[in-house]
Amino acid sequence: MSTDIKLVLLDIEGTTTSISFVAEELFPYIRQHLRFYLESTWSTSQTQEDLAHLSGLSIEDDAKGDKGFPLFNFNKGDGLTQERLDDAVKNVLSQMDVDRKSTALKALQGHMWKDGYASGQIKAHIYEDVLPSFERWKSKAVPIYIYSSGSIGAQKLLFAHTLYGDLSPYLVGHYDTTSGLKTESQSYENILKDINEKGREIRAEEVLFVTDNILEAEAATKVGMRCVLSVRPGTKELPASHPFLAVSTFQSLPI
Ligand SMILES: CSCCC(=O)C(=O)COP(=O)(O)O
Ligand SMILES: [Mg+2]
Repeated sequence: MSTDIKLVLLDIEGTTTSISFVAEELFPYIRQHLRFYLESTWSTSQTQEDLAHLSGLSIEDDAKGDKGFPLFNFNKGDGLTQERLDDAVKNVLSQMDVDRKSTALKALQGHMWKDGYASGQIKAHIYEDVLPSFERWKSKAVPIYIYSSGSIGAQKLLFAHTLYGDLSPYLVGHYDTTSGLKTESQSYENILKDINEKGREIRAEEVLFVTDNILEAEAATKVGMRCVLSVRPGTKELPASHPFLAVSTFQSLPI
């Protein structure tokens, strides 16, 4: 890699953190607590906001013939009824059944995980090769950013409550699907623009993006970022031939 790498952008699931932690701890936590959470927080502004975004999304997506999931009609201020609660639960679980990365779903999940982390019930998995790399990049003054489909709130909770303690101090910034879907090149342009607007002059070629998803790597490569694929237990099998360096540990990364 010719130009020096001056910034590292990291995916979470399948990269810093195991797929099994997300699939076997984070998502089951949502399924287990969803009904009670919605019922007990229904009238709060946060849940009203979440429900409005979720319902708006389903109508829009169904109109586009996207992967259908039960429509539910909700307007802010709608009181709790059994039918509305059932519809909301069905909508959320149907989205999770197909691992939709909708911003509305991820926002609700992030709000719910807060209690799980605060109570100590959830401790986030981080691969053992990640913290030494964080230390290495810190010593080289290479800033670390996160780009995950998980909401920024969920990302911050995860890194603040890991098996290695609070790793938040290593992270300079966070991006999620409010910057765009991770498989769209425009999202990486948006992220680069935001980083530069916040005073850090960075060109795409100076960014190393590490992800387990080859479609994300292809999207980031299109805007000039340098991408390495993360191969961890449970990550999708890669095509027989592809242009990327693939690593099973951060120690094999080019910085
Ligand atoms: C931030 S923890 C929740 C992870 C999540 O919901 C998700 O979809 C992770 O996707 P990623 O883009 O990090 O592979
Ligand atoms: Mg991932």
